[in-house]
Amino acid sequence: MIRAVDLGKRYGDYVFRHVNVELPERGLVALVGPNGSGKTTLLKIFAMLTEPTEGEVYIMGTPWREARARHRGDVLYSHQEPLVYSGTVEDNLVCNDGDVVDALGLRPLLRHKAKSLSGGYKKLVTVARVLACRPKAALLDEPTAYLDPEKRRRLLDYVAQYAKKALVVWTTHYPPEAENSDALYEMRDGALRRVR
Ligand SMILES: Nc1ncnc2c1ncn2[C@@H]1O[C@H](COP(=O)(O)OP(=O)(O)OP(=O)(O)O)[C@@H](O)[C@H]1O
Repeated sequence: MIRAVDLGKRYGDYVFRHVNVELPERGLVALVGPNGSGKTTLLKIFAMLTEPTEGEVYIMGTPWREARARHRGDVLYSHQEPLVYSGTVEDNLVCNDGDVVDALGLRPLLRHKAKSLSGGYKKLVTVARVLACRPKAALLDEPTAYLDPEKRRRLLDYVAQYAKKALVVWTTHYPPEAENSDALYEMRDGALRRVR
């Protein structure tokens, strides 16, 4: 689904280099690593939002530049920070998918103003906006941050189900949460390594 070959990114200094990875069409892939190690940068490159400095990324077999036009809606990134737009929660869910709304407990909030929600609910809307569009690859940046334990569990249960039909890559600072993922990668000291 997503393949990186000798991928590197720098802003002045290199964030990472020589990243080689192949992510499957389906499955739950967790990405951990210290603050500033480059997890967000990697996800944004995969989502075609940030340009690689060197190497190549293939999205469904198509090189990054061409994929940007052809596969944009197939790979969607959900921001680390809670990010909602003006209007109601329903307005924020550009793709209307009842399953995700119910699974994440958002139905009672559909008519609420998104900007006036608490941080945790804003974060749920941020993640739901991506999942509701049913991308072939959902790249979720710290999706469980800001959430209470019950909502973390609900979200992870939903995401695990979703990952039976699509690729989900997600980042977390809580390695125990990543235990149920099919694969675990760590970004550290400018390199990506598969842990299991
Ligand atoms: N647009 C940018 N311009 C300059 N430097 C950037 C930019 N985006 C990210 N960086 C730098 O790239 C490095 C990696 O940042 P990134 O956000 O990818 O790390 P991260 O692993 O997601 O961190 P965290 O766990 O804190 O979210 C950092 O040193 C950051 O300052």
